[in-house]
Amino acid sequence: MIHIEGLWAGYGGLDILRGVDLLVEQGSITCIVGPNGAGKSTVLKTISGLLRPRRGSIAVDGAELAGTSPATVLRAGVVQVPQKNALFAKLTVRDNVLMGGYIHRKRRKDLERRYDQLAGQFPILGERPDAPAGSLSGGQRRTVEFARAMMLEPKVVLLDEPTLGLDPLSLATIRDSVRALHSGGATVLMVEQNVRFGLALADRATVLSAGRVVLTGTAAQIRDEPDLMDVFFGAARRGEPAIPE
Ligand SMILES: Nc1ncnc2c1ncn2[C@@H]1O[C@H](COP(=O)(O)OP(=O)(O)OP(=O)(O)O)[C@@H](O)[C@H]1O
Repeated sequence: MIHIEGLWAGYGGLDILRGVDLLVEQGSITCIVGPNGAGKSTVLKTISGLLRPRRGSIAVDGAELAGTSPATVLRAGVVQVPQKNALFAKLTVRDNVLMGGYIHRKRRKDLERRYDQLAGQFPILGERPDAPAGSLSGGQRRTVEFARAMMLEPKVVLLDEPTLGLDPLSLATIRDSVRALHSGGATVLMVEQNVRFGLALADRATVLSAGRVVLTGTAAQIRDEPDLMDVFFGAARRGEPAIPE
C-alpha cells in the first residue's frame, strides 16, 4: 500500500529524517511511536506532500508520490487529519463533515448520502448533526474530523497524534473512531505519543528515533521488545516497565 524507502527530509539545512524505510500494509492500522522530536510528524508531512523530501521514495499502490503536491497526494487517496483542531466551531457537525467532500463531489445529494453512510460508523453524526462543532467534547470533535476525512472515501488516512490534548476519558472515543475509520475501508497510518494507546490499537508498529527506524514489527512484538524503554528513556533506566505510563 505505502512503501517508503530511504526517505530523507528536514527543515532549512537540517536533516530530520535520515533514511527512513517504512511499509504500511493494505488494511492495517500502523502506528509510528518514538521520543519527542524523533521525526514522527515529519514522516506524515512528507507523505502528504506538505514537506518535500530531499531523497527517497514514497509509493502508494505503486505510484510514486515523493515530492508531489498535496493535491496529487489527495487524488491518490491519501488524506491527513491534522494534529490541531481544524473544525469550524460555529458550523454544525453536519456542515463540517459535508465540507470534507466539496473538493471531489459537487452534488449535495451525493454528499448527503455519504454523510448518512458515515453516520453508521460514527454515531455522533446521527445523534447531533445540528450541534455546533464548538459545543462538542474534544474526543467528539476529533471523531467529526475523522468522519470529514472519510467523505473523500480515502484509501489511506494519516492521523497525527489523535489523542493529543485529550483527557483519558476521551481515549475510548478515539479508539472507537480509529476503528470506525478502519472498518470503513481505510488503511490507517498514525503517529502517537501515547505509546500504550497506540500499540494497543495498531496491528503493526514502527519505532522512530532521531530520524531513523530502530524497530519494526507487529504491535505485539514492539510492546514486548525489551529494548523499547531504552529508545524512550536511554539505557540508564533499564529495569523499568517497557511501556511508559
Ligand atoms: N516547520 C519546522 N521548521 C523547523 N523545524 C521543525 C519544523 N517542524 C518540526 N521541526 C523540528 O523537527 C524535529 C522533528 O519534529 P517532529 O514534529 O517530526 O517530531 P515528532 O517525533 O513528531 O515529535 P513530537 O512527538 O514532539 O511531536 C524537531 O526537532 C522539530 O523541532
